[in-house]
Amino acid sequence: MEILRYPDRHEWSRLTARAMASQASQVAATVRSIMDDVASRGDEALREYELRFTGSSLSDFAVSDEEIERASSLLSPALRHAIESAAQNIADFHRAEIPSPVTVETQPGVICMQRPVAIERVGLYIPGGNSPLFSTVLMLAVPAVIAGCPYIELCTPAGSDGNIHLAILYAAKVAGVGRIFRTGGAQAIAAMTFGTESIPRVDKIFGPGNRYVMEAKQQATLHGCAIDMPAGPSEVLVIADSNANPTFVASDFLSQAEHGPDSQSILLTTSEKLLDILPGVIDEMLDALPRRDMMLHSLDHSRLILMHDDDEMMEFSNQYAPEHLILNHRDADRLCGNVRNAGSVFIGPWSPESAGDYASGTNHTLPTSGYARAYSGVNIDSFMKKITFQKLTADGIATLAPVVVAMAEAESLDAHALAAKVRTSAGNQILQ
Ligand SMILES: NC(=O)c1ccc[n+]([C@@H]2O[C@H](COP(=O)([O-])OP(=O)(O)OC[C@H]3O[C@@H](n4cnc5c(N)ncnc54)[C@H](O)[C@@H]3O)[C@@H](O)[C@H]2O)c1
Ligand SMILES: N[C@H](CO)Cc1c[nH]c[nH+]1
Ligand SMILES: [Zn+2]
Repeated sequence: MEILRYPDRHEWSRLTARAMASQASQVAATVRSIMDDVASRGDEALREYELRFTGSSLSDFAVSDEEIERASSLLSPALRHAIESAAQNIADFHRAEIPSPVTVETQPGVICMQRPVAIERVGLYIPGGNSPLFSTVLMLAVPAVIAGCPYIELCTPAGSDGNIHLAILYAAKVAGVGRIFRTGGAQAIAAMTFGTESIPRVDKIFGPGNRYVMEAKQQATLHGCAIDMPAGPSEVLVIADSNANPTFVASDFLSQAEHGPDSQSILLTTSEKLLDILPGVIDEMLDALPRRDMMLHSLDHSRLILMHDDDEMMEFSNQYAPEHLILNHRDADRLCGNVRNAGSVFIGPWSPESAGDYASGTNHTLPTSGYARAYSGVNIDSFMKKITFQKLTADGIATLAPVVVAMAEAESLDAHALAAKVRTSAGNQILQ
């Protein structure tokens, strides 16, 4: 963990860079060869990659209805209840996001409309390398169902025994996923992009994953498949003042470090005292956590930084564009007004990021690696297209035609002009 005091601004570009950037071209090459292989050899290639990466020998990729039913009966009532309550909050929040149709008569007789229409075939990726993220099933499938997507498939890596975690299957059942396939990593993204004998191709792929999954999704876009956004290794930036409870801050800092070795946590504070105390609190907590060894990797590229004032902390945070921003600060509500780049923001001492990761209702599939500068996290809109419609009356085109004709002729597009002219009485006369 790097500890810095008042770093100079010219250091900020290094401090806001992500750890994985250095291996990007090697990851891209590995993923390209997996994508090509799955495109040409389909299921056979998938089987080989699953054996290599998860140790599972798969005969059938599709999960049967019986397996899903069995999962429901084997899962503890307490976990079933937790999944159902989280699903309820996620559904409530995402239902409120449903966009309304738009109709505007921009001038008499010219009626323009916009209608949200669900994407027909969506593919959900559920990470399963370091932990089976069944919470992600809810984050993707609940809004997909609310948006009205008619076909929803899900891919996730199986364990070495070929089984998918019971809670993933149960969450998929609660949310209403249509089909579930056992395959993960870049090969799963390739399968959903190109289609294989067992796994149908989709129009858009959703979901987070490690660097291979994130890269594969970006390559999928070169083959005509849309994606939600680049959502890679988790990251958090905590802004804390002298008021902040060091135990709260340390636990938030560590909660993202445990996602995987590429995760990154950053603390910004104006409090020397907090900066001095925190390493000890983090170490003590770390020693009690089962994922300590993996967390040490993410802490290797994590940072505690002392800054001059609130404005400087907000500026740094906006430059970093964190996936998650926690404002553990006495003026958290005021600082919120200055957030320009972040995936999701947690306001005040009582809003741990884990609340949003699981159950408060907001979506946890969020842009990482600085993409929060331009992308939103998954939301209802992600599962919809907005199609525009228009209907002009004879009077409407008559009054709009001069504008269309002037512009079309100035672009030297005379056929465009003609299509407007022939619909006006003057144009009709010209033709006769
Ligand atoms: N941004 C978000 O919204 C968000 C949400 C949840 C999780 N996450 C992130 O998702 C990630 C999950 O990663 P994970 O690894 O646990 O699961 P994963 O399912 O994303 O990846 C596991 C798969 O990666 C492939 N793989 C592993 N090593 C490989 C290699 N050397 N070459 C090619 N392929 C390889 C294998 O197929 C393996 O089954 C974490 O980084 C976590 O932080 C992000
Ligand atoms: N923090 C992750 C998003 O980066 C989501 C998650 C799932 N389970 C726990 N956390
Ligand atoms: Zn998390």
